[in-house]
Amino acid sequence: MNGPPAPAGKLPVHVLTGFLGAGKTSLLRRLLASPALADTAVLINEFGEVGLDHLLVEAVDEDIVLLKSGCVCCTVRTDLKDGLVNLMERRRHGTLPPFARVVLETTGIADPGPIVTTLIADPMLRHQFRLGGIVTVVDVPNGVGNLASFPESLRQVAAADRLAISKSDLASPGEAAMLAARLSALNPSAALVTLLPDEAPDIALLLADPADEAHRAAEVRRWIEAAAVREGGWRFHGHAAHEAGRHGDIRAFVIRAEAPLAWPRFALWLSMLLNRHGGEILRLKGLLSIESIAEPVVIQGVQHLVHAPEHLKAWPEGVHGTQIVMIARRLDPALVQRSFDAFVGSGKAQ
Ligand SMILES: Nc1nc2c(ncn2[C@@H]2O[C@H](COP(=O)(O)OP(=O)(O)OP(=O)(O)O)[C@@H](O)[C@H]2O)c(=O)[nH]1
Repeated sequence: MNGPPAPAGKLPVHVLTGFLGAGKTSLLRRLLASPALADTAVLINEFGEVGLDHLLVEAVDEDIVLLKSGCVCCTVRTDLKDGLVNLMERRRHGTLPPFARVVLETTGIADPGPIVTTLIADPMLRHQFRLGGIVTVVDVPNGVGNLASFPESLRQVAAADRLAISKSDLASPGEAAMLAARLSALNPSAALVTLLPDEAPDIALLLADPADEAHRAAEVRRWIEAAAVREGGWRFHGHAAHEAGRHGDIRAFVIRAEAPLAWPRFALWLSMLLNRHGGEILRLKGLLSIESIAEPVVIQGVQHLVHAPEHLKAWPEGVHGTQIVMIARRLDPALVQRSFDAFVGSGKAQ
């Protein structure tokens, strides 16, 4: 099996999502104040009017504005693809300043799945762009309620690489801690960052790029450590079982295998699983040990879509064997384990 082509030349598109009013635009505005992010194009995917006045300096045309930071901002009221193609065209023709990355701020009720699918699977886009990180903003006052009431909020949290907790200044430390616990139970593999009103947000929220080898190795290590810490919670005994029910039966679980996997069998199993249950699998991250390949292979997926596998240069210290973290709705971990055992080997769902 070969890894994906080098991402050089493709522009990363970072997705910034979060429920209505969670604080996406506020975070973006604060991030873009950093000179390190000046060469950023911003796509805002909104329904209806867009309140960009606070960001605006100069209107380039009716859809595109130049922000104070020098970033370009484009409001996409039609289609994500049109917006991205349009940005690239203008960059090529020199009517927009060159930019090194795109940040897409989604609507508050967006399901990130189709956005990710468009970015990765569209034949035109995938030659020019690649998916960067997915950052989801969740606010303390409303976060727990939104997760209980709106499936979109759950999907946004499940898809995240990084979860940013906003508005902790508007709630008690206890409420903030409760939200943090809820978020790490739902998506143990995402890094959790609390935004502080008086401190500039860390630009790594956007710049920590999954295509960077050192970053990827650190991320993998974190998922695995999170898996070890959260394993009790993931079985949903006691309190966790109660929480799982309140989250529309979303569960995170791990499949492990000690022996190296035969890639063709694994790939067949995964495509069958996603074909049958892709709608229920919100997020999938795995570190695979593959026969005849010394280095570990990383796979990542959001719903039906799995990114091209990537090779790490070495196994993270103390980590060995296949470990696949899945966040899924109404999917019995025992069923997944049985099918994994039958098709791939003697993996064990934890
Ligand atoms: N106190 C406080 N207010 C915040 C914080 N973050 C955002 N806000 C306020 O919350 C409101 C909504 O913030 P936005 O950044 O517009 O949220 P959004 O997620 O972009 O909103 P939509 O695009 O409408 O979904 C604004 O009035 C912000 O000033 C925070 O950390 N603390």
